[in-house]
Amino acid sequence: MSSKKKNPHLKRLSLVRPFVKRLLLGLLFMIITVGIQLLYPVAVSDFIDSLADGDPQHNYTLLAIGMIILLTIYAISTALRYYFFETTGYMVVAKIRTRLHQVLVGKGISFYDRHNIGEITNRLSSDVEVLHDTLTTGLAVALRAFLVCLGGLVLLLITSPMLSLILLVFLPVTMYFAKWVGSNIQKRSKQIQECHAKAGKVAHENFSNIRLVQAFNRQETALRHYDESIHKALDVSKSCARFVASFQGAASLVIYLVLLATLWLGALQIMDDNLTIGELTSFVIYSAMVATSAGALSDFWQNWQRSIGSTERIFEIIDSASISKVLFKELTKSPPLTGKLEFDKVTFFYPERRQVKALQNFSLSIKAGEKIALIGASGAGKSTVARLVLGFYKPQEGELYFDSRSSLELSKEYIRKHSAIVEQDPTLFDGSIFDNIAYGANAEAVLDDVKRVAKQAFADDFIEGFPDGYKTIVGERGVQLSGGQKQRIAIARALLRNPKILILDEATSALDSFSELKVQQALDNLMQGRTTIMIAHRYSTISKADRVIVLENGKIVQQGTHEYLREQRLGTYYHLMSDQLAESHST
Ligand SMILES: Nc1ncnc2c1ncn2[C@@H]1O[C@H](COP(=O)(O)OP(=O)(O)OP(=O)(O)O)[C@@H](O)[C@H]1O
Repeated sequence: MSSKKKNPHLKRLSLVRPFVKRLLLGLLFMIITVGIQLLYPVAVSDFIDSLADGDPQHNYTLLAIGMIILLTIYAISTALRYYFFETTGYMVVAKIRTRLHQVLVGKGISFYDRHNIGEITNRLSSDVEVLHDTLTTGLAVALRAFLVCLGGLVLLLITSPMLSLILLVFLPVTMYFAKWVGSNIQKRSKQIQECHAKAGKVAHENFSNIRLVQAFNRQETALRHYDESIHKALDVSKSCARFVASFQGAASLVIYLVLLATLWLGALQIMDDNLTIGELTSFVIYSAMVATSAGALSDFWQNWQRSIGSTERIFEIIDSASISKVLFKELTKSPPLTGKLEFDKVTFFYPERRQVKALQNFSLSIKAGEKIALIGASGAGKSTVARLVLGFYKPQEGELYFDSRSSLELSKEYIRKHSAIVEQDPTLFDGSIFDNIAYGANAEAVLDDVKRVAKQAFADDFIEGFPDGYKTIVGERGVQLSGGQKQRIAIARALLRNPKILILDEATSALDSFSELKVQQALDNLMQGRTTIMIAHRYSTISKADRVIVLENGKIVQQGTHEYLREQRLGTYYHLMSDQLAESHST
């Protein structure tokens, strides 16, 4: 909570806190390089003045050896400074990425209802990259510029307080101007980043739905949407570049005018014997150093402002990390759930659609091992029941009980450890069949375990039929497999989990009769001895349930055995199933 109130600049710096030791080392080498850099004009001044004076005693060899030693130290320190800052930068970025990813993976499902995946991946990539450029590399350059600027100013004052006056007037004015420019750039950059995020979102949607895009010949629409976002970003970027270009042009003019004024005043001082030629030369070198460093500082400030948007978005996610209440003991020592489940007067609406009650005063007791079929028209609330069991959402009213214990007392992880879901269109990862099945295990799975469940799921035959067997790669989302094969892999995955509560979301699309039979047999094996909630559409599945629950607008309107409901000719069940019932009578 306190982090929210923190100054955004300090908050950003807090990201480098774990790497302070490395940064201090880098800083040490930086101080050495800055020190030598500031000494350099002294040597030049000394050299010029001794030449101008025609001093025969001057030991030029010693001066040259001293300079070579110093320059060697300078070179080594520069390399080490660069190494420490640069590597720390990569480490900071890796840490932020890992943390962001960790927080995002732990986010509740409602977060993903609100956010687009393209937008989220954009945060992981480009937002973090922007932060890298300013926070580490940029900060190191700025720090160095600051030290040079500070040291240079002191040396300018020592060399000639009178000439320094010009710079002392000029610098604050420039700084103030740079601040104004910085805030202008920040506004434009926010717009640019928003356009890029939008383009990322469009690209992600096009790629993930590429089959649909091509099947409907919508490539042109897809390209147009992407081009629009990119061109908007380009327009704002160009206007930003114009603004920066004008600023840089004006700034360089002012710098050279100031230099000219310094030389002119310096010449007057030399004529009055208040300054030597060497001192004026070193003064000009220091002025150039101070001006370049001030320029680097103002560049840095512009970038820093530019990246505030990205940092805010990153912190928004990091700060919203929910602290999981998972107790290791609960997960490992607590006995498994028996599968007894109760919904007690549950009312629920989705956070994104508050006006529609997906479930209303929903009460249902399910005995351990009982098989329930949920049926109802589309949008009746069947999937919502499943999502609440898996703890994806919490009901606004009423409560869920597992083994008579309120779900509020149990962690989501514990409940999920004893539950499994077979989705309508099973999600597979782009890995091997072995990996996809083993994914269901609560602990590490070996090939024998995976083969055993694959046999029970009637999947072993077709898997062994592939040249690579269990090592066969399934492609992104399992595109290289048929619908029935994916279903059986998902069933094997669920079997490996050995859950007490099973959720089956029956596919609405029909499989061919052979695949259908295999999937049904696999499901029969999977359901044995487990509390099962089937989101069912087909007569053949519904008839396997101990009890059928009929939902309408989030309410239970009928329940009972399939035989009983079949006789209630006026009820919703009969209405929903009439086609299939007629078919079953005629066969
Ligand atoms: N993520 C969501 N955000 C907002 N509203 C949702 C969300 N998911 C479902 N809904 C709404 O909640 C209600 C119940 O939806 P649910 O998915 O439970 O229906 P369903 O019976 O499973 O339908 P189907 O058979 O078509 O899958 C519907 O009005 C639906 O529009």
